[in-house]
Amino acid sequence: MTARVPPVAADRLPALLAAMPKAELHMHIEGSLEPEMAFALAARHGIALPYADSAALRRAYAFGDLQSFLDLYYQGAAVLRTEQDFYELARAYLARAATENVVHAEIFFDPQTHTARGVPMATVIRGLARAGDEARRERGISSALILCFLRHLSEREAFETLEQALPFRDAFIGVGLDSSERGHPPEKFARVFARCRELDLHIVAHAGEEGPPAYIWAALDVLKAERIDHGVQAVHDAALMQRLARERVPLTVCPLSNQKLQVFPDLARHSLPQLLAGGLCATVNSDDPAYFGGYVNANFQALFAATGLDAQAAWQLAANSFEASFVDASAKQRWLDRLNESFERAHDASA
Ligand SMILES: Nc1ncnc2[nH]cnc12
Ligand SMILES: [Zn+2]
Repeated sequence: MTARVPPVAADRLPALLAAMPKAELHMHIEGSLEPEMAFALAARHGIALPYADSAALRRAYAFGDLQSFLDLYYQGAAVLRTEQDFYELARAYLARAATENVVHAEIFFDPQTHTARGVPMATVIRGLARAGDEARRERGISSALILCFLRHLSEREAFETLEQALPFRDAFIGVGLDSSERGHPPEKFARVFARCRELDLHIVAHAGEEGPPAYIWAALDVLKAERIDHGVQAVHDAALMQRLARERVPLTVCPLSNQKLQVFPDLARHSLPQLLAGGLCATVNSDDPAYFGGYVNANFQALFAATGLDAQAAWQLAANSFEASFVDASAKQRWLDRLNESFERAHDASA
């Protein structure tokens, strides 16, 4: 869907990016663990962190690639132990998202990171789900959970994780695939995703973050992914770009993540403008906001400042986020109406 948006003065664009309603479809709840909360939870559980304080931990967030980030991310997640911890983590994210005019969030969680440490699946899911229910009631933000399998582990372990999660089938809407991409192609998980489809779970997968376009093809053809997480390497394959555009397969793009993990030499060279120009359903998301220097609005602001994208692109990205979400058509239309109202207001303020 496209629409001509009313003209908005360039100096109004940052305020518009912040104020416009949007959906966030690619964020890992463990990646919203701020250093201050990591220290608070470590103190709660008598865990010693190998950093003097939260500022020292934050200084360690300098990454050369995806793996160097994942090593710290899994280490950080070790402070999450109780249902209350997971609840507080998700509550903090949803409170922040609501202030950034996120109307709907589809939230990844990595249960294997926790079950491997002896934390029961029930503890993880109940804590996260409680925060989602509360935020819907108290802040009017809707959310849903997507369970991710860690691709550096085996398919057998993914099956075991699925089994453990099935008693909570109503608490999550889909499954995804994340962690170390190179050397772990989607084909490795063909059978477990086939089983997930039989269970009517939505299917998404990280592909083409660092890995080649072939991983995006395999995510579509083998896993039957409905959305591709990242997908920024698609620009290297013209046939793939045409398919993604024709089929309106959404890409959940994370600009600050790509910058921090050195997927692009700098944001000005990010492929998102090319994806939009190619007619793809690209969206903007934060991935792991505590690690990558910003929540969703910071991603919009940095991307637009670096690339010169305009108000028309802002509208398209927000509309795409609604189109790409796993909600019913009436909610999408309601949010689209609100989006159009926010553009009318920005236009009036420009005059
Ligand atoms: N950007 C990312 N890529 C793959 N796995 C992740 N897990 C958390 N963030 C991730
Ligand atoms: Zn991700």
